[in-house]
Amino acid sequence: MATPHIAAQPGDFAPDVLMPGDPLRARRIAKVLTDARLVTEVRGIAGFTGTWEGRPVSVLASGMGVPSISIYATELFRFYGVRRIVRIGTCGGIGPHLALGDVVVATAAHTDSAVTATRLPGVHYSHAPSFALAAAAVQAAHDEPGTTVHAGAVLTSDAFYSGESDLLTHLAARGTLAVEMEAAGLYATADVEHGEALALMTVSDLIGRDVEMSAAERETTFDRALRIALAALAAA
Ligand SMILES: O=P(O)(O)O[C@H]1O[C@H](CO)[C@@H](O)[C@H]1O
Ligand SMILES: O=c1cc[nH]c(=O)[nH]1
Repeated sequence: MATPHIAAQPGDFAPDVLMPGDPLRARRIAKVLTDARLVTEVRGIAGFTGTWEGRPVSVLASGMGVPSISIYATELFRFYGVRRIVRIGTCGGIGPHLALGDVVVATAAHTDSAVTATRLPGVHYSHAPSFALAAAAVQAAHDEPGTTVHAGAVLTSDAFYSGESDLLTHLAARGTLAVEMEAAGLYATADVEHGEALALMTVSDLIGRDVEMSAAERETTFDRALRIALAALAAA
């Protein structure tokens, strides 16, 4: 069995999938899992299945942007029996109280992406995660020493380089925490496919404040986000 973007056999994926944006991070996660085996490698997007503390878990990268994560999430939910996907990514902080390395649990995702709007004309769709996964992730983040966690809305943008715009200022004034590029697509796909999803991001830069993480800081904080995601999947 194969789909256009995944070449795995039925049963190759666990019901729970971790989804970083970056394929290299997927390989890094696979090294943390026990007995991880390669199950797909189409377009260099390697997927692995192993166990963590005795529970089966898979990992597959999403690539960047709503169209890309929508493709992988749809194929996993629809054809491979996947039930829950947790995105582990990075985001740019826009809320004034956010700091580098903080963890953002996206309890809502505004978006400028046309993907949902074109499917449901006239509706301003609410992109929301699984409540159980979001609550479990907030708890797991509280249990991680030295971690500041924020639960709230993010902007899922189609544009990484958004140019001159007051949009982020207006969103921050309305409590939006951060900007990234996939959460709304994942949440909309989970709704269509009757799955569960969560986007959990680490703040890697502070937009407008010209501050960003070093490579070493990214790795340390990424490991922490991975522990939080795995603990949330085990608890929810
Ligand atoms: O760190 P990841 O998961 O790739 O996420 C963020 O980084 C990419 C942009 O550099 C976008 O995909 C954005 O959502
Ligand atoms: O989409 C993203 C991700 C991380 N940082 C940003 O500024 N934007």
